[in-house]
Formats: sequence, C-alpha cells, structure tokens
Amino acid sequence: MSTLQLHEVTLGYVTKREATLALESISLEVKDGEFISILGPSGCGKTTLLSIIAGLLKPTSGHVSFQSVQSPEEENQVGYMLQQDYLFPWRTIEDNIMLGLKIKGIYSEKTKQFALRWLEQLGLADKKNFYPNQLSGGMRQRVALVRMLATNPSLMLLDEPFSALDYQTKLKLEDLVYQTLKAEKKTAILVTHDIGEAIAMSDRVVLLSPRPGRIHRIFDIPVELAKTLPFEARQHPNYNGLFQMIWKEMESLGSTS
Ligand SMILES: Nc1ncnc2c1ncn2[C@@H]1O[C@H](COP(=O)(O)OP(=O)(O)OP(=O)(O)O)[C@@H](O)[C@H]1O
Repeated sequence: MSTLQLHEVTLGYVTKREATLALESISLEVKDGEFISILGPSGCGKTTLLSIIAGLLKPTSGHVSFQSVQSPEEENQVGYMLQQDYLFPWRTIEDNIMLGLKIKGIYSEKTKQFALRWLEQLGLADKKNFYPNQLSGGMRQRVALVRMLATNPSLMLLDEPFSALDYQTKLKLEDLVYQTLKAEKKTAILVTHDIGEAIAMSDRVVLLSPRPGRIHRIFDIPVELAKTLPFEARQHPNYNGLFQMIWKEMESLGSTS
C-alpha cells in the first residue's frame, strides 16, 4: 500500500523584504487510492502545500513521506495538472505528450504506446497531429490529463485544473478525471476554490485556516456520495447539507474562497 504522510509540516518564505509563514503544523495521512480536496481562503497556502508534497519545496520543519506500490524501476511518484495546460504551441499534441515522457527521462517505445493508448482512451486520438491552438480549452485540459497519466505517477496533484473552463466543460471534465483516476486507483489531491467540486470529487475535504494555513477541519464525504460520479453527486440528497456545512465553516473563517 502507498500512503502519503505529512508530519507537522511548516513552511516560511523568506524574501529580502519580509518573512511569511505560509503553513504551520500540517499533519495528514492520505491512503492509497484516496481522493482528497484542499479548500481554504485565498493565500492560505494550498499551492505551497502541493509544492511541498511534490518535493519542489522543502518544509522549514516537519517532514513528508510517500511510499509507492510501484517497483523502483517504474517508479514515477508525482504527476501535476494545473489551471493552465502549459502546452508548447509549436509542438503537436503528440509531441507535447512525448516531451512529458522525455523530460522525466522515461521515453521508450513501451511508454510511447502507453501514452498513445491514453490519448485514444480520452477521445483525442484524432487530434494527435493538431497544434494546441486548434483545440478548445476543455480538449487542451484533456491533453494535460493524458500528459500526466502517460508518466504513470502514483500520486496525482491537481491545482485548480478546471477553474479556467466554462461551467459545462468543467462538469464534464470533472466526471472524466474522477472516472479515470478511480479506475486506475490513483491517489489524488485536488486544490480548489469550489466547495461543490470538492464534495463531488472527494473522499475527504480538508479545510485550511487563513494564513498561516493550518488544518481547520476535515470533512468525511459519505461513501455513497463519494462513490457517485461528480455530476450525479451534485444531485445527491446529502449534497446540499454538506455544502451548507462547509460554506458556513468557511464563512466563519472570514472568507468564502
Ligand atoms: N515564492 C514565494 N515567496 C514569498 N511568499 C510566497 C511565495 N509563494 C507564495 N507566497 C506567499 O505564501 C502564502 C501562500 O501562498 P499560496 O500560493 O500557497 O496560497 P494559495 O492558498 O494557493 O492561494 P490562492 O488560493 O490565492 O491560489 C501567500 O501569502 C503568498 O503570498
């Protein structure tokens, strides 16, 4: 089993002008295959937390451990999906995806075929020779999803990946990402400002306090809701009550976003 563990993670940024305590004493365990959402007021340290989990930032104190079930030779621990797709405009969709494999140093005939299968599975096979500007925003985010899945990471970090999309595309992509990650039994951490999205996609919702971000409260999503596709989950009888509970809690923190 792979488990992500954060123990008393604290991070302070120090610049020439000031020191900012971004996160304080974050302890959290995320189990294999679990989907966690992080909610919290703007600037409370959500992206900082993902960067620490990804190993891009070292905590000032505390530690993070992640053990994967994959064997060391195919070990690729972390995949990132962001609000912007960061596709290179001068490369085709296929070349953009293969570049992701090359950057990670895992490009081979086997990984190329694996990536092409994902492209097909997510309905983009006929777009592989297109350039990013020939695709809609939703399609480009699907390409970003393929690029992440192609490297076969054990842990998926999703930093507001749907927030730049129109509402309908966002709801469709939420279902697709949820279905894909659940089918692959991937562990995922989603940063979002959307309470509904957090409820609809997750097993647990972690609410952070205003900066310095601390864990204010963790909401367990009832199993019957957590197992339902996000679009349907929003119509589940338990959804509204949970939404209001989290909304009120965020209001009590002095912010709704
Ligand atoms: N590189 C940096 N140097 C100094 N301070 C930083 C740096 N990156 C972030 N911060 C500060 O740390 C705090 C947390 O930032 P972070 O981006 O993690 O918050 P967030 O919750 O993701 O914000 P938002 O919801 O607005 O995206 C903020 O006060 C931010 O200004």
